[in-house]
Amino acid sequence: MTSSLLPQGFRDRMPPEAEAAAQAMTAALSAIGARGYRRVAPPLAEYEEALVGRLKSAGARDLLRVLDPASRRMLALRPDITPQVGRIAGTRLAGAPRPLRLCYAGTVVRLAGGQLNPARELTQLGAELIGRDTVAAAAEIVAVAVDALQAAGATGLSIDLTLPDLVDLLAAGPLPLGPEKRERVRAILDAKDAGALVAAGAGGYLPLLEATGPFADAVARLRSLNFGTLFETRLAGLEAIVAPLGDEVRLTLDPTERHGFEYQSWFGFSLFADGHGAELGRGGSYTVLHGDGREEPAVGVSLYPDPLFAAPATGTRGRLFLPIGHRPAAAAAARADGWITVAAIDDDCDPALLDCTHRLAEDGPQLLG
Ligand SMILES: N[C@@H](Cc1c[nH]c[nH+]1)C(=O)O
Repeated sequence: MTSSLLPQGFRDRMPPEAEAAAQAMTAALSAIGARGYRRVAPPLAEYEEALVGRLKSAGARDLLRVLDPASRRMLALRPDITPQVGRIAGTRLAGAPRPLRLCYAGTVVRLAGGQLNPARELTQLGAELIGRDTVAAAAEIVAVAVDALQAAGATGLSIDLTLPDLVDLLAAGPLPLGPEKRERVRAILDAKDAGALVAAGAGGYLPLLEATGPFADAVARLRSLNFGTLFETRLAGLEAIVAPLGDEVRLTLDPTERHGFEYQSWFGFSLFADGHGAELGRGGSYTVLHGDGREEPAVGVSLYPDPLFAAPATGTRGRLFLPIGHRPAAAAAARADGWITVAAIDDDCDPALLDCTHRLAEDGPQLLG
C-alpha cells in the first residue's frame, strides 16, 4: 500500500519503530553532547553549489535537486550534513576558537538508494571536530562514535579502518605512478581486481590487496612491506587511534577501501554492529574550505542508525490503561515511574485494543488478564 502512496525509497516510520528511533537519537546525541559537542541544525535544502563547495574533493554526486520558483535557482536536498557543518565552520563560526566541536542530527536524502539499503531518506547524526585532524583528534572522534552507537542500543561493535589517500601517498613515494594513472589504480584497488592491477602496470600495489582483515595482522603485513617513514607514520597513527578502545570493539583494516570516502584524506573508518549487515556509520579526516580560500583540517563521523530502530523502545514499563474516574495524581506518579499511560475517553475504550499491558487499579498497575 505504501508503495503506491510514497515515492520509491521513502517510507512511513510507524510505532514502535518511530518511538524507538526518537529515543535512541536522543540518547546518542546526549552521549555526543556530553563530550562537549554543540548542536547545530542546518536546513534540509540549500543552493546546489553551496552544498558541494565547502569540502575539498566532495563531488556533486547523489543530489536530489528542485528548481526554486522564489529564487529561480537550483536547490538541492542535502545528501550529507557534514558539508553543511563545514560551511558553518568556514563562515559564521570561522572566528570561533579551535578545535570547534559541533554535532547534528537530521534527515538526508539521496538521489538513489544503495545496493544493500534501498532507502533514499536516511537519518544521519554525527559529530565534527574542526581545526585538527591529528591522531588525537581522530581518536576522540572514534571514541565519540562508539559511545553514541552504544547509547543508541548497538552491541557487538566493529570498526573497519582505511587509508583513503593511500594511493597518492605511495604514488608520490615508494610506488611511483603518474597523476593520470592514479585514479585508475584507485578504482582497481577499490574493486580488488588483482589481474587489472598487473595489467595497468601497478603490480607493486598487489600486496595491499592481501593486507586486509583483522587489524593487528593487516598492520603487521603492511609494515613488513617497508614502504618508508611516511607510510610507517600512518600505520603508527592508526594503532594510536584504536589503542584506547579495548577488546570489546572488533577491528579490521582494509587499506585500499575508498568507496564512500570521497572527501576523506589520510584516515577513514566504517562502523558495524552485531545483527546488522549494513554499515551504521562512517567517518574520517577531511578539509574544510573557507570563503577566503583558506583550508582547515577536520575529522568527524556520521552515524546512520536507522537499522537499529527496528527494535521496540526500551526503558518504559509498559502501557498502562487509565479507566474513567482514575485519580490524575496516581496517573502522574505512574508516568514519573516510567509507565506510558493511555486514558479512557469514554466507556467504549477497550484497554486491549489500545495495546495496553496493564490497568491502573486502586493499589497501582495490574497486569491485564
Ligand atoms: N559524512 C560522511 C562521514 C564523515 C563525517 N565526517 C567526516 N566524514 C559520510 O556520511 O559519509
